[in-house]
Amino acid sequence: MSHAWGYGTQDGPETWAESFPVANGPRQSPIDIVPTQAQHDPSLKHLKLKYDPATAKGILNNGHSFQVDFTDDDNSSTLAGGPVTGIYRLRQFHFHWGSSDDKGSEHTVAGTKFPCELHLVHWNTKYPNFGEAASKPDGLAVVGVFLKGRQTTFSNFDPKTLLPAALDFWTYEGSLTTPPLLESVTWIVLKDQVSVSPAQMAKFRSLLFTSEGEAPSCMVDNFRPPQPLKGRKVRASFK
Ligand SMILES: Cc1ccc(O)c(S)c1
Ligand SMILES: [Zn+2]
Repeated sequence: MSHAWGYGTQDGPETWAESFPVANGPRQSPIDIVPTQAQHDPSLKHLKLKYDPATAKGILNNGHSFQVDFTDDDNSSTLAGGPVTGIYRLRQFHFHWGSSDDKGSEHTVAGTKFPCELHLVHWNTKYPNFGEAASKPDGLAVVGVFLKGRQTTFSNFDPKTLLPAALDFWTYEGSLTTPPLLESVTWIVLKDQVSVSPAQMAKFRSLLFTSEGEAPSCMVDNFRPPQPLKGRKVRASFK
């Protein structure tokens, strides 16, 4: 059974259930976040993010997005607090974006789409490694950040430079948004957006899905549409 998947008409999100039946599971991501239906949970702790730029290992185009990988053999770059228990280590960050600024994010907010969404992927250190954690219901925590159009600069690969000043968030139990769509993610979607410049969006859209020697296909619209909530509650860390 081919596990080749993509975002085209022949291999896109509507076909993923053929190879990955969990695509129709009870805790799939992304979702449409409806702020008026998200309940403030005062028991949610502040998000504690500690990132050491020295753990940035490299950047690669993986054929579905581009991602920056981090060394994760110690607790130099971690997430704690918020909705999670224990310490989660930063593994990688990547983005999902559209072919134009009217779409691109995976999560939406009361139907509003953003041009781009950053995912900072962390794994639970109660498990020995990322691969083990990715198959456990509390194995991963992904911080989602919406990017909106405006002039800005990226400094070095310190992920904190990609975050908004306020870390107010919505949280819910979900999944990877790409195959294998594992239902192992505690989602932490920040309410405030960060800016991205048109030049940066153009750079994203100049990346290719295809390898050298293949007919070039621009890497755009690499987002999965919102999935059914199926009774899940979305909690807010703010009033
Ligand atoms: C681990 C992982 C890989 C790809 C993704 O889009 C997400 S959201 C998480
Ligand atoms: Zn993602």
